[in-house]
Amino acid sequence: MTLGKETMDLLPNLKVISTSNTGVNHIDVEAATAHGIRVGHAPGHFLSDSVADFTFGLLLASARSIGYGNKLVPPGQQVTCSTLGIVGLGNIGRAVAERAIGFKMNILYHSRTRKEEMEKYLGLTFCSELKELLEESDFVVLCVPLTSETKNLITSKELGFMKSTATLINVGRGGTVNHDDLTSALQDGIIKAAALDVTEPPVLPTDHPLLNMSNVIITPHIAANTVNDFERAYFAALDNLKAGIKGEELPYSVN
Ligand SMILES: O=CC(=O)O
Repeated sequence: MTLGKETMDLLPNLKVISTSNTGVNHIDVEAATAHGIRVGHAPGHFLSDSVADFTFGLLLASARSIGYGNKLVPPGQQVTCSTLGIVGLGNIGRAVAERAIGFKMNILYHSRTRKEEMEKYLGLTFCSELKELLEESDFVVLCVPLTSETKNLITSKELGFMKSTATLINVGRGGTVNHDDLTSALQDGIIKAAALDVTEPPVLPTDHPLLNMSNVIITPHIAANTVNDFERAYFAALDNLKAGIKGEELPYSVN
């Protein structure tokens, strides 16, 4: 649910909206700005380590069928020395890359802006076209926020560029992937597997096919759920709220 203009119209005294999330796709920031309402969030670097740790948990669990260890499964896929494609090189993308180095992975990234310094420092290869990254990667990790530009970034067309042995991992927002297309791609063997911490809708109906596929791992948007990061995010939200109520600039402002 989005906190939108209609609600803001009903609250003429509203001064500040503060979320303990990093992503603000649940708030109409443009409408808030037009209403003179300050919007604050928890900055991305607060939770990037927790999310990147979890991303590798999903990646390894999917590649090596860890959750299926007690059932008969075909041999898994080696993660060490494989190719990782990171879509979105913000705080989380960078933290994922840092972990991938330990697995001796060949690391590609695609991002709106090229980050040459980080590229050199971490030994990353920039793909100006998403297609190139999708074609080359064994594991594709989506670390992008949901915006008008990233909505349905991954549809049948993009899934079709991926290797049939590749895995899609999403730790950003579900809306960046068309879930009907993803379901078909997994059913038809267009890609091998998916590991999703976020889905669209955020809670899938109990009869959704993705929930019953052995090549899919779904977790309920918990990548950032560590005591350490929750505490930091809640304090950030509180600091934003206190500043906003006093009419001061927010320490972690969005607008
Ligand atoms: O997904 C988590 C967040 O945006 O805080």
